[in-house]
Amino acid sequence: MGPSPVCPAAVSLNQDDLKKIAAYKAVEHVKSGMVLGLGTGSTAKHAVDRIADLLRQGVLKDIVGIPTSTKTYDQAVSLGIPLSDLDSHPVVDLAIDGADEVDSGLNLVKGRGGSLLREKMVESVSKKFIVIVDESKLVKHVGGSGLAMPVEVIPFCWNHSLRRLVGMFAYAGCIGELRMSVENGKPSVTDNGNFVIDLYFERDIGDLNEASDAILRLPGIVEHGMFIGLATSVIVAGEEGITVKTKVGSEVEVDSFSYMI
Ligand SMILES: O=C(CO)[C@H](O)[C@H](O)COP(=O)(O)O
Repeated sequence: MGPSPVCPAAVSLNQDDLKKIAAYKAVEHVKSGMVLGLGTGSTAKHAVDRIADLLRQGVLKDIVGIPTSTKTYDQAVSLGIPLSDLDSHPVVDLAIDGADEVDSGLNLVKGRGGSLLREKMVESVSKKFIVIVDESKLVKHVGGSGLAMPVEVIPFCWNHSLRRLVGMFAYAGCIGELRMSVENGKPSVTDNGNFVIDLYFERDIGDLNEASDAILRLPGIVEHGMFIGLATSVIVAGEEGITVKTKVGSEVEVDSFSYMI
């Protein structure tokens, strides 16, 4: 496939450079003929651009993309990437997407871009799911960045859902707020016509599967942004080099590569 066009040695890298490095590294795993889950966000956007470049160059052929948001759909259409959906392609060979948080067990928080439901639908049926992040996304435990853990809720009585969520996680010092659109000051609406409640935790929420089950049992909740056990590997781009974390059974293997000219 040839060398990655990003050659960062001896230059100072900003966060977007790191996102691009992780994205390009992940795209090295794309093979002709694959059904690909196309993620959403500023990191995943680089992967989609790179896939389109390789299709244009004839390096990749017969790719079918399954976009995880209308934004990614629009990007992929504008770049000429052939697209389909889970109705026609229920099994995805490889999904590549960013994340907001990654813990040491490769559990994630996703959805600060609001696309968590479609992302989870696509990534949960992917044989391989490669997560691409810069090193700022690494956390000790899910919810540990102090930033939002999004929950998609139906608009009906969203305030009631918010109170139930916050009450459920009172032990973790949880506060919650309805996500508002910066464009119009109204509640932010997902691609699925729902609202997003952002939860913030002061303390560790404990067992993730228990927390997940409890959230999903609440009527009015559509999905949450914890992606537990879905990532098969995570590519982390840092100032010094790339770290690839791969699930092998219940263990995580770590390989590090420094940038070289
Ligand atoms: O989950 C997501 C969107 O719903 C994104 O993957 C996540 O927010 C990371 O975004 P970025 O790559 O822009 O940092």
